[in-house]
Amino acid sequence: MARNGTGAARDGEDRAGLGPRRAAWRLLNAVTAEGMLLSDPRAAAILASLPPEGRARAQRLAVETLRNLSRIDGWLGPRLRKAPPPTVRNLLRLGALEIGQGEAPHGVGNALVALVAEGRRTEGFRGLVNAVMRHLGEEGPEAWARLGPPHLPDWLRGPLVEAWGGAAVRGIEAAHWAGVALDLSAKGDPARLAERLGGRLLPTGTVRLDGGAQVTALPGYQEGEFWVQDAAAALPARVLDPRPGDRVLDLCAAPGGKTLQLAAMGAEVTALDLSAPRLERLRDNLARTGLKARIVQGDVLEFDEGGWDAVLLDAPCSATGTIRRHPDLPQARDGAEIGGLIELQARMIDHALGLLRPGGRLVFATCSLLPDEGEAQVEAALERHAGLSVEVADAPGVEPAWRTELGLRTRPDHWADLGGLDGFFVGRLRTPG
Ligand SMILES: C[S@@+](CC[C@H](N)C(=O)[O-])C[C@H]1O[C@@H](n2cnc3c(N)ncnc32)[C@H](O)[C@@H]1O
Repeated sequence: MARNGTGAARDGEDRAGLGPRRAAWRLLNAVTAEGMLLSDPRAAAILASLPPEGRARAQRLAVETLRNLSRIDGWLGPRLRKAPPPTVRNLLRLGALEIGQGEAPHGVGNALVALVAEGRRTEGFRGLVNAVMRHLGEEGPEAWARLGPPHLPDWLRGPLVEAWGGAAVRGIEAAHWAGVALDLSAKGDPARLAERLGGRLLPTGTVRLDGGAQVTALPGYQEGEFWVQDAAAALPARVLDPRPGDRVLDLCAAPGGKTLQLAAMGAEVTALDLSAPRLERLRDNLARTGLKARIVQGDVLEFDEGGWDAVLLDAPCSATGTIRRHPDLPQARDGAEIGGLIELQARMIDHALGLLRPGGRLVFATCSLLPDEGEAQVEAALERHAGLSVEVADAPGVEPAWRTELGLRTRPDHWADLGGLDGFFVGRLRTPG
Protein backbone atom coordinates (compact mmCIF):
# COMPACT_ATOMS: atom_id res chain seq x y z
CA MET A 1 0.00 0.00 0.00
CA ALA A 2 1.37 3.41 -1.01
CA ARG A 3 1.22 5.51 2.14
CA ASN A 4 1.66 8.93 0.61
CA GLY A 5 0.89 7.91 -2.92
CA THR A 6 -0.72 10.00 -5.60
CA GLY A 7 -3.22 9.18 -8.35
CA ALA A 8 -5.19 5.95 -8.19
CA ALA A 9 -3.72 4.69 -4.92
CA ARG A 10 -4.50 8.00 -3.20
CA ASP A 11 -8.07 8.07 -4.62
CA GLY A 12 -8.68 4.58 -3.27
CA GLU A 13 -7.31 5.63 0.11
CA ASP A 14 -9.52 8.70 0.20
CA ARG A 15 -12.64 6.72 -0.65
CA ALA A 16 -11.88 4.23 2.13
CA GLY A 17 -10.93 7.06 4.52
CA LEU A 18 -7.62 5.32 5.16
CA GLY A 19 -5.39 8.40 5.04
CA PRO A 20 -7.10 10.40 7.82
CA ARG A 21 -7.59 7.28 9.96
CA ARG A 22 -3.94 6.28 9.58
CA ALA A 23 -2.85 9.79 10.55
CA ALA A 24 -5.24 9.85 13.53
CA TRP A 25 -3.85 6.47 14.63
CA ARG A 26 -0.29 7.78 14.43
CA LEU A 27 -1.27 10.87 16.42
CA LEU A 28 -2.86 8.70 19.12
CA ASN A 29 0.21 6.47 19.30
CA ALA A 30 2.54 9.46 19.62
CA VAL A 31 0.41 11.10 22.35
CA THR A 32 -0.09 7.98 24.44
CA ALA A 33 3.31 6.32 23.97
CA GLU A 34 5.71 9.25 23.47
CA GLY A 35 3.95 11.98 25.45
CA MET A 36 3.67 14.16 22.33
CA LEU A 37 1.20 17.04 22.52
CA LEU A 38 -0.98 17.72 19.47
CA SER A 39 0.43 21.26 19.40
CA ASP A 40 3.90 19.79 18.78
CA PRO A 41 5.38 20.38 15.30
CA ARG A 42 5.68 16.56 14.99
CA ALA A 43 1.88 16.38 14.94
CA ALA A 44 1.74 18.82 12.03
CA ALA A 45 4.31 16.65 10.22
CA ILE A 46 2.09 13.58 10.66
CA LEU A 47 -0.82 15.45 9.05
CA ALA A 48 1.22 17.18 6.35
CA SER A 49 0.64 14.68 3.53
CA LEU A 50 -3.16 14.89 3.77
CA PRO A 51 -5.38 17.31 1.86
CA PRO A 52 -7.00 20.01 4.09
CA GLU A 53 -10.27 18.12 4.66
CA GLY A 54 -8.36 14.91 5.46
CA ARG A 55 -6.21 16.80 7.93
CA ALA A 56 -9.26 18.24 9.63
CA ARG A 57 -10.84 14.78 9.82
CA ALA A 58 -7.70 13.14 11.25
CA GLN A 59 -7.34 15.92 13.80
CA ARG A 60 -10.99 15.65 14.80
CA LEU A 61 -10.78 11.85 15.15
CA ALA A 62 -7.69 12.07 17.37
CA VAL A 63 -9.02 14.90 19.53
CA GLU A 64 -12.44 13.29 20.04
CA THR A 65 -10.88 9.90 20.82
CA LEU A 66 -8.66 11.51 23.45
CA ARG A 67 -11.60 13.51 24.86
CA ASN A 68 -13.61 10.30 25.24
CA LEU A 69 -10.75 7.97 26.16
CA SER A 70 -11.97 6.54 29.48
CA ARG A 71 -15.49 6.06 28.04
CA ILE A 72 -14.05 4.23 25.05
CA ASP A 73 -11.89 2.03 27.28
CA GLY A 74 -14.93 1.24 29.41
CA TRP A 75 -16.79 0.13 26.27
CA LEU A 76 -13.90 -1.87 24.83
CA GLY A 77 -12.80 -3.49 28.11
CA PRO A 78 -15.34 -6.36 28.28
CA ARG A 79 -14.65 -7.21 24.61
CA LEU A 80 -10.94 -7.82 25.17
CA ARG A 81 -10.01 -11.02 26.97
CA LYS A 82 -6.32 -10.11 26.79
CA ALA A 83 -4.82 -6.63 26.53
CA PRO A 84 -3.65 -6.07 22.93
CA PRO A 85 -0.42 -4.15 22.23
CA PRO A 86 -0.91 -0.42 22.90
CA THR A 87 -0.84 0.50 19.23
CA VAL A 88 -3.59 -2.03 18.38
CA ARG A 89 -5.59 -0.77 21.34
CA ASN A 90 -5.34 2.77 19.92
CA LEU A 91 -6.74 1.59 16.59
CA LEU A 92 -9.64 -0.11 18.40
CA ARG A 93 -10.23 3.13 20.30
CA LEU A 94 -10.53 5.06 17.05
CA GLY A 95 -13.01 2.55 15.70
CA ALA A 96 -15.06 2.64 18.90
CA LEU A 97 -15.34 6.41 18.66
CA GLU A 98 -16.46 6.28 15.05
CA ILE A 99 -19.04 3.55 15.64
CA GLY A 100 -20.23 5.28 18.81
CA GLN A 101 -20.68 8.48 16.85
CA GLY A 102 -22.77 6.73 14.20
CA GLU A 103 -20.35 5.75 11.40
CA ALA A 104 -21.36 2.58 9.53
CA PRO A 105 -19.64 -0.29 11.44
CA HIS A 106 -18.94 -2.23 8.24
CA GLY A 107 -16.95 0.62 6.68
CA VAL A 108 -15.08 1.34 9.92
CA GLY A 109 -14.23 -2.35 10.37
CA ASN A 110 -12.95 -2.72 6.80
CA ALA A 111 -10.78 0.39 7.05
CA LEU A 112 -9.31 -0.63 10.39
CA VAL A 113 -8.55 -4.17 9.24
CA ALA A 114 -6.74 -2.69 6.20
CA LEU A 115 -4.70 -0.43 8.47
CA VAL A 116 -3.77 -3.11 10.99
CA ALA A 117 -2.67 -5.35 8.09
CA GLU A 118 -0.09 -2.75 6.98
CA GLY A 119 2.36 -3.49 9.79
CA ARG A 120 4.28 -6.72 10.32
CA ARG A 121 3.83 -6.46 14.08
CA THR A 122 0.12 -5.66 13.90
CA GLU A 123 -1.14 -7.76 10.98
CA GLY A 124 -1.79 -10.71 13.28
CA PHE A 125 -4.56 -8.71 14.96
CA ARG A 126 -6.82 -8.46 11.90
CA GLY A 127 -9.22 -11.01 13.35
CA LEU A 128 -9.41 -9.24 16.70
CA VAL A 129 -10.04 -5.84 15.10
CA ASN A 130 -12.72 -7.32 12.88
CA ALA A 131 -14.45 -9.14 15.74
CA VAL A 132 -14.38 -6.17 18.14
CA MET A 133 -15.73 -3.78 15.52
CA ARG A 134 -18.52 -6.24 14.72
CA HIS A 135 -19.48 -6.46 18.40
CA LEU A 136 -19.45 -2.71 18.90
CA GLY A 137 -21.45 -2.32 15.71
CA GLU A 138 -24.16 -4.64 17.09
CA GLU A 139 -24.45 -2.43 20.18
CA GLY A 140 -24.15 0.80 18.21
CA PRO A 141 -24.57 4.44 19.24
CA GLU A 142 -27.26 3.53 21.83
CA ALA A 143 -24.66 1.75 23.97
CA TRP A 144 -22.26 4.64 23.42
CA ALA A 145 -24.85 7.14 24.63
CA ARG A 146 -25.32 5.17 27.86
CA LEU A 147 -21.63 5.50 28.83
CA GLY A 148 -21.07 8.21 31.46
CA PRO A 149 -18.76 11.25 31.11
CA PRO A 150 -15.03 10.54 30.81
CA HIS A 151 -12.73 10.50 33.85
CA LEU A 152 -9.39 12.20 34.15
CA PRO A 153 -6.38 9.91 34.64
CA ASP A 154 -5.40 9.22 38.26
CA TRP A 155 -2.27 11.41 38.29
CA LEU A 156 -4.49 14.46 37.89
CA ARG A 157 -7.82 13.30 39.29
CA GLY A 158 -6.40 12.52 42.75
CA PRO A 159 -4.92 16.00 43.40
CA LEU A 160 -8.01 17.68 41.97
CA VAL A 161 -10.40 15.71 44.20
CA GLU A 162 -8.20 16.67 47.15
CA ALA A 163 -8.30 20.35 46.14
CA TRP A 164 -11.91 20.81 45.02
CA GLY A 165 -13.87 17.70 46.09
CA GLY A 166 -15.44 14.87 44.09
CA ALA A 167 -18.57 16.74 42.94
CA ALA A 168 -16.52 19.64 41.55
CA VAL A 169 -14.20 17.24 39.72
CA ARG A 170 -17.20 15.49 38.14
CA GLY A 171 -18.34 18.96 36.99
CA ILE A 172 -14.86 19.68 35.59
CA GLU A 173 -14.90 16.35 33.72
CA ALA A 174 -18.33 17.11 32.29
CA ALA A 175 -17.02 20.49 31.10
CA HIS A 176 -13.98 18.82 29.48
CA TRP A 177 -16.36 16.50 27.66
CA ALA A 178 -18.61 19.32 26.46
CA GLY A 179 -15.74 21.05 24.60
CA VAL A 180 -15.42 24.76 23.91
CA ALA A 181 -16.95 27.68 22.08
CA LEU A 182 -14.80 30.34 20.39
CA ASP A 183 -13.97 33.23 22.74
CA LEU A 184 -12.81 36.59 21.43
CA SER A 185 -11.40 39.71 23.08
CA ALA A 186 -12.39 42.95 21.35
CA LYS A 187 -9.93 45.73 20.61
CA GLY A 188 -12.80 48.23 20.96
CA ASP A 189 -16.36 47.94 22.28
CA PRO A 190 -17.18 44.24 22.97
CA ALA A 191 -20.95 44.83 22.84
CA ARG A 192 -20.66 46.12 19.28
CA LEU A 193 -18.43 43.21 18.31
CA ALA A 194 -20.92 40.72 19.79
CA GLU A 195 -23.71 42.29 17.77
CA ARG A 196 -21.68 42.36 14.56
CA LEU A 197 -20.66 38.70 14.82
CA GLY A 198 -23.94 37.40 16.27
CA GLY A 199 -22.15 36.28 19.44
CA ARG A 200 -22.94 36.49 23.14
CA LEU A 201 -21.39 39.12 25.37
CA LEU A 202 -20.23 37.38 28.55
CA PRO A 203 -20.42 39.31 31.86
CA THR A 204 -16.63 39.85 31.94
CA GLY A 205 -16.54 41.40 28.43
CA THR A 206 -15.52 38.39 26.33
CA VAL A 207 -17.48 37.74 23.11
CA ARG A 208 -18.46 34.08 22.70
CA LEU A 209 -19.36 32.44 19.38
CA ASP A 210 -20.94 28.99 19.39
CA GLY A 211 -20.74 26.46 16.58
CA GLY A 212 -17.30 26.04 15.03
CA ALA A 213 -16.69 29.44 13.42
CA GLN A 214 -13.46 29.73 11.44
CA VAL A 215 -11.83 32.71 13.08
CA THR A 216 -9.78 34.01 10.14
CA ALA A 217 -12.93 34.15 7.99
CA LEU A 218 -14.88 36.31 10.46
CA PRO A 219 -15.56 39.92 9.46
CA GLY A 220 -13.10 42.24 11.21
CA TYR A 221 -10.40 39.59 11.70
CA GLN A 222 -8.05 40.91 9.01
CA GLU A 223 -8.68 44.45 10.26
CA GLY A 224 -7.53 43.38 13.75
CA GLU A 225 -10.75 44.15 15.60
CA PHE A 226 -10.39 41.12 17.92
CA TRP A 227 -8.21 38.19 18.90
CA VAL A 228 -8.90 34.67 20.19
CA GLN A 229 -8.68 34.45 23.98
CA ASP A 230 -10.57 32.29 26.45
CA ALA A 231 -12.78 34.22 28.88
CA ALA A 232 -10.60 33.16 31.83
CA ALA A 233 -7.35 34.03 30.04
CA ALA A 234 -8.69 37.57 29.61
CA LEU A 235 -8.97 38.10 33.39
CA PRO A 236 -5.29 38.66 34.43
CA ALA A 237 -4.93 41.86 32.33
CA ARG A 238 -8.28 43.11 33.66
CA VAL A 239 -7.16 42.40 37.24
CA LEU A 240 -3.93 44.30 36.55
CA ASP A 241 -6.14 47.18 35.37
CA PRO A 242 -3.47 49.53 33.96
CA ARG A 243 -4.02 53.26 33.74
CA PRO A 244 -3.14 54.88 30.41
CA GLY A 245 0.60 55.49 30.35
CA ASP A 246 1.46 52.93 33.05
CA ARG A 247 4.78 51.20 32.32
CA VAL A 248 3.84 47.53 32.32
CA LEU A 249 6.18 44.54 31.91
CA ASP A 250 4.43 41.48 30.45
CA LEU A 251 6.53 38.43 31.35
CA CYS A 252 6.04 35.14 29.48
CA ALA A 253 4.04 37.16 27.00
CA ALA A 254 3.84 35.16 23.78
CA PRO A 255 1.72 34.69 21.67
CA GLY A 256 0.45 37.89 23.23
CA GLY A 257 -3.25 37.77 24.17
CA LYS A 258 -2.53 39.68 27.36
CA THR A 259 -0.03 42.05 25.69
CA LEU A 260 -2.77 43.08 23.25
CA GLN A 261 -5.24 43.70 26.08
CA LEU A 262 -2.75 45.80 28.08
CA ALA A 263 -1.81 47.83 24.99
CA ALA A 264 -5.48 48.33 24.08
CA MET A 265 -6.06 49.69 27.61
CA GLY A 266 -3.41 52.36 26.97
CA ALA A 267 -0.46 50.89 28.90
CA GLU A 268 3.11 51.28 27.67
CA VAL A 269 3.92 47.58 27.36
CA THR A 270 7.18 45.67 27.18
CA ALA A 271 6.52 42.03 26.28
CA LEU A 272 9.19 39.44 27.10
CA ASP A 273 9.33 35.77 26.18
CA LEU A 274 11.97 33.11 25.69
CA SER A 275 10.54 31.58 22.53
CA ALA A 276 11.41 33.19 19.19
CA PRO A 277 8.65 31.41 17.19
CA ARG A 278 6.04 32.39 19.77
CA LEU A 279 7.28 36.00 19.72
CA GLU A 280 6.87 35.93 15.94
CA ARG A 281 3.18 35.20 16.52
CA LEU A 282 3.05 38.08 19.02
CA ARG A 283 4.58 40.38 16.39
CA ASP A 284 1.96 39.24 13.84
CA ASN A 285 -0.81 39.87 16.36
CA LEU A 286 0.44 43.39 17.04
CA ALA A 287 0.72 44.11 13.31
CA ARG A 288 -2.81 42.80 12.63
CA THR A 289 -4.41 44.78 15.47
CA GLY A 290 -2.30 47.92 15.02
CA LEU A 291 -1.42 47.86 18.73
CA LYS A 292 2.04 48.73 20.03
CA ALA A 293 4.42 46.99 22.45
CA ARG A 294 8.17 46.70 22.80
CA ILE A 295 9.31 43.11 22.33
CA VAL A 296 12.22 41.51 24.18
CA GLN A 297 13.41 37.95 23.62
CA GLY A 298 14.99 36.54 26.76
CA ASP A 299 14.75 34.61 29.99
CA VAL A 300 12.61 36.14 32.74
CA LEU A 301 15.24 35.19 35.30
CA GLU A 302 17.96 37.13 33.44
CA PHE A 303 16.00 40.30 32.68
CA ASP A 304 17.23 43.10 34.93
CA GLU A 305 15.53 46.31 33.81
CA GLY A 306 13.67 47.62 36.88
CA GLY A 307 11.27 50.39 37.96
CA TRP A 308 8.03 49.05 36.44
CA ASP A 309 4.62 50.29 37.64
CA ALA A 310 3.22 46.80 37.17
CA VAL A 311 4.35 43.35 36.06
CA LEU A 312 2.09 40.64 34.64
CA LEU A 313 3.66 37.20 35.05
CA ASP A 314 1.75 34.52 33.10
CA ALA A 315 4.06 31.76 34.24
CA PRO A 316 4.70 28.42 32.52
CA CYS A 317 2.56 25.79 34.25
CA SER A 318 0.91 22.38 33.88
CA ALA A 319 -1.84 23.99 31.69
CA THR A 320 -4.35 21.68 33.38
CA GLY A 321 -6.93 24.48 33.17
CA THR A 322 -7.02 24.19 29.37
CA ILE A 323 -8.00 20.51 28.96
CA ARG A 324 -11.35 21.45 27.38
CA ARG A 325 -9.41 22.56 24.28
CA HIS A 326 -6.42 20.22 24.76
CA PRO A 327 -7.78 16.77 25.68
CA ASP A 328 -4.41 15.29 24.68
CA LEU A 329 -2.73 16.90 27.69
CA PRO A 330 -3.80 14.52 30.47
CA GLN A 331 -2.93 11.52 28.27
CA ALA A 332 0.46 12.86 27.13
CA ARG A 333 1.58 13.93 30.60
CA ASP A 334 1.89 12.13 33.93
CA GLY A 335 2.50 15.04 36.31
CA ALA A 336 6.25 14.36 36.60
CA GLU A 337 7.15 17.86 35.41
CA ILE A 338 4.94 19.74 37.89
CA GLY A 339 7.47 19.88 40.76
CA GLY A 340 9.98 21.64 38.48
CA LEU A 341 7.32 24.06 37.23
CA ILE A 342 6.32 25.00 40.79
CA GLU A 343 9.95 25.76 41.61
CA LEU A 344 10.36 27.85 38.44
CA GLN A 345 7.16 29.80 39.14
CA ALA A 346 8.42 30.73 42.64
CA ARG A 347 11.77 31.90 41.24
CA MET A 348 9.98 33.95 38.59
CA ILE A 349 7.73 35.58 41.22
CA ASP A 350 10.75 36.54 43.32
CA HIS A 351 12.57 37.93 40.29
CA ALA A 352 9.49 39.86 39.05
CA LEU A 353 8.96 41.46 42.48
CA GLY A 354 12.52 42.78 42.31
CA LEU A 355 11.76 44.53 38.99
CA LEU A 356 8.87 46.64 40.35
CA ARG A 357 9.15 50.24 41.52
CA PRO A 358 8.36 50.68 45.24
CA GLY A 359 4.59 50.31 45.63
CA GLY A 360 4.29 48.51 42.27
CA ARG A 361 1.93 45.59 41.61
CA LEU A 362 2.53 42.09 40.36
CA VAL A 363 -0.25 40.04 38.81
CA PHE A 364 0.69 36.36 38.86
CA ALA A 365 -1.38 34.04 36.67
CA THR A 366 -1.34 30.36 35.68
CA CYS A 367 -3.78 28.33 33.56
CA SER A 368 -3.60 25.50 36.09
CA LEU A 369 -6.24 23.76 38.18
CA LEU A 370 -3.70 22.87 40.85
CA PRO A 371 -3.55 25.15 43.92
CA ASP A 372 0.20 24.43 44.18
CA GLU A 373 0.60 26.48 40.99
CA GLY A 374 -1.76 29.23 42.18
CA GLU A 375 -3.00 29.95 45.69
CA ALA A 376 -0.01 28.23 47.34
CA GLN A 377 2.43 30.35 45.31
CA VAL A 378 0.88 33.56 46.64
CA GLU A 379 0.93 32.23 50.20
CA ALA A 380 4.58 31.23 49.90
CA ALA A 381 5.56 34.59 48.31
CA LEU A 382 3.94 36.44 51.23
CA GLU A 383 6.05 34.37 53.62
CA ARG A 384 9.27 34.98 51.68
CA HIS A 385 8.88 38.77 51.26
CA ALA A 386 8.39 41.04 54.28
CA GLY A 387 6.07 43.97 53.50
CA LEU A 388 4.52 42.30 50.45
CA SER A 389 0.71 42.39 50.54
CA VAL A 390 -2.03 40.63 48.63
CA GLU A 391 -4.76 42.78 47.07
CA VAL A 392 -8.29 41.84 46.03
CA ALA A 393 -8.07 40.35 42.54
CA ASP A 394 -11.23 41.52 40.82
CA ALA A 395 -12.60 42.65 37.48
CA PRO A 396 -16.02 43.68 36.16
CA GLY A 397 -18.40 40.75 35.73
CA VAL A 398 -16.41 38.33 37.87
CA GLU A 399 -18.61 36.00 39.93
CA PRO A 400 -18.26 36.65 43.69
CA ALA A 401 -17.71 32.91 44.22
CA TRP A 402 -14.47 33.06 42.20
CA ARG A 403 -12.87 35.55 44.61
CA THR A 404 -10.72 34.13 47.39
CA GLU A 405 -8.39 35.82 49.88
CA LEU A 406 -5.43 34.84 47.75
CA GLY A 407 -6.77 35.64 44.29
CA LEU A 408 -9.32 34.77 41.60
CA ARG A 409 -9.96 31.09 40.91
CA THR A 410 -11.83 29.94 37.81
CA ARG A 411 -12.60 26.33 36.86
CA PRO A 412 -14.12 24.74 33.74
CA ASP A 413 -17.26 23.82 35.74
CA HIS A 414 -17.92 27.50 36.50
CA TRP A 415 -20.48 29.31 34.32
CA ALA A 416 -21.87 25.90 33.30
CA ASP A 417 -24.99 27.58 31.86
CA LEU A 418 -22.85 29.93 29.72
CA GLY A 419 -20.55 27.21 28.38
CA GLY A 420 -17.77 27.20 31.01
CA LEU A 421 -14.33 28.80 30.96
CA ASP A 422 -10.74 27.66 31.38
CA GLY A 423 -9.22 27.00 34.80
CA PHE A 424 -7.06 29.93 35.89
CA PHE A 425 -5.56 31.44 39.00
CA VAL A 426 -4.93 35.21 39.17
CA GLY A 427 -3.25 36.76 42.22
CA ARG A 428 -2.47 40.45 42.75
CA LEU A 429 0.46 41.45 45.01
CA ARG A 430 1.83 44.86 46.00
CA THR A 431 5.35 45.70 47.10
CA PRO A 432 5.84 48.17 49.98
CA GLY A 433 5.81 51.87 48.86
C1 LIG B 1 1.26 30.54 29.46
S1 LIG B 1 2.29 30.87 28.12
C2 LIG B 1 2.06 32.59 27.92
C3 LIG B 1 0.78 33.04 27.27
C4 LIG B 1 0.76 34.55 27.00
N1 LIG B 1 0.95 35.30 28.22
C5 LIG B 1 -0.50 35.02 26.34
O1 LIG B 1 -1.36 35.62 26.99
O2 LIG B 1 -0.63 34.82 25.12
C6 LIG B 1 3.85 30.78 28.89
C7 LIG B 1 5.02 31.38 28.10
O3 LIG B 1 6.18 31.35 28.93
C8 LIG B 1 7.30 31.33 28.08
N2 LIG B 1 8.47 30.98 28.92
C9 LIG B 1 8.74 29.79 29.51
N3 LIG B 1 9.87 29.87 30.25
C10 LIG B 1 10.33 31.15 30.12
C11 LIG B 1 11.44 31.85 30.64
N4 LIG B 1 12.32 31.25 31.45
N5 LIG B 1 11.59 33.16 30.30
C12 LIG B 1 10.72 33.75 29.47
N6 LIG B 1 9.63 33.14 28.94
C13 LIG B 1 9.43 31.85 29.27
C14 LIG B 1 6.91 30.34 27.00
O4 LIG B 1 7.67 30.53 25.84
C15 LIG B 1 5.42 30.66 26.82
O5 LIG B 1 5.25 31.54 25.72
